[in-house]
Amino acid sequence: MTTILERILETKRREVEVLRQRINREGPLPERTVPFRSLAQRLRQDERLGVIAEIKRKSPSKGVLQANVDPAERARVYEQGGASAISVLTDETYFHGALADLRVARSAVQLPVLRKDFVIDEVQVDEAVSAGADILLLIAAAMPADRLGELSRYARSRGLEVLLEVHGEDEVEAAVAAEPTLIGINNRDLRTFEVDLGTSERVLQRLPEGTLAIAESGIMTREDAQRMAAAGARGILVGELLMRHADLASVRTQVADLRVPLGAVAK
Ligand SMILES: O=C(O)c1ccccc1NCC(=O)[C@H](O)[C@H](O)COP(=O)(O)O
Repeated sequence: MTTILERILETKRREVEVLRQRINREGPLPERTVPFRSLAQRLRQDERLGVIAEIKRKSPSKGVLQANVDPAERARVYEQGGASAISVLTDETYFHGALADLRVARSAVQLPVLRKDFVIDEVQVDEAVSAGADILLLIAAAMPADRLGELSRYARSRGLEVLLEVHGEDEVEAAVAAEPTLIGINNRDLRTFEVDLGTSERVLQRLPEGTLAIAESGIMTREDAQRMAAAGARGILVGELLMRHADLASVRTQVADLRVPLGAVAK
């Protein structure tokens, strides 16, 4: 049976081909025009759990969350709530996102912005740079270890921070070898869509000391945030919880509520 990740990657291979053809026709993508913003630096200086607050209109597991979200307004409210960064889903086919959402969100705030997509090729990295992203998501399950290393180093050479996502202990070695800026642990099983916060707890034990680790997916309460902080995460990536709220005052409160103290964690 084809998994959702395999289907998404098939779509991405076609998109990469189209993008390459466009570059051949029209010339290279414009270079970045905005100064870089670092998430790693923010997290290292933070006494609280960092929150990467996500703009996600729709998802394969949950369907439509908020089709008509205003990315600028959302990003501003996330910033007011104390978010450390904004994550923007830029995939159109499965998440109804767009690179335009990333540009609009970033220009509304002072926070670093993550391009959350399924990146498998250098041209998508160039596209992220051109759009003004600060952080790029790479997914260990999406490619072999040597390719992961190549793309991670390429993205960093282009001035991006890399959030490298793993789904289990078996992907840790390849992730660490790829020298990303941050390691993300996704609690969502991409075959069943089931969420298990124990995934982060298990993987966090296997990461080298000093790794900036982000627990991703399925964080729905302050207690979940506390659990991730206690396990050693320096940040959490939160989408559904925030996107289910249309009332902006309660979104602001939700973000602030997740920023639990880190306590005596090693920096
Ligand atoms: O969210 C999905 O359904 C999904 C399905 C397949 C691949 C990726 C998917 N989500 C991307 C993410 O990693 C999440 O948007 C992110 O971690 C936030 O998760 P949540 O707080 O559970 O919305």
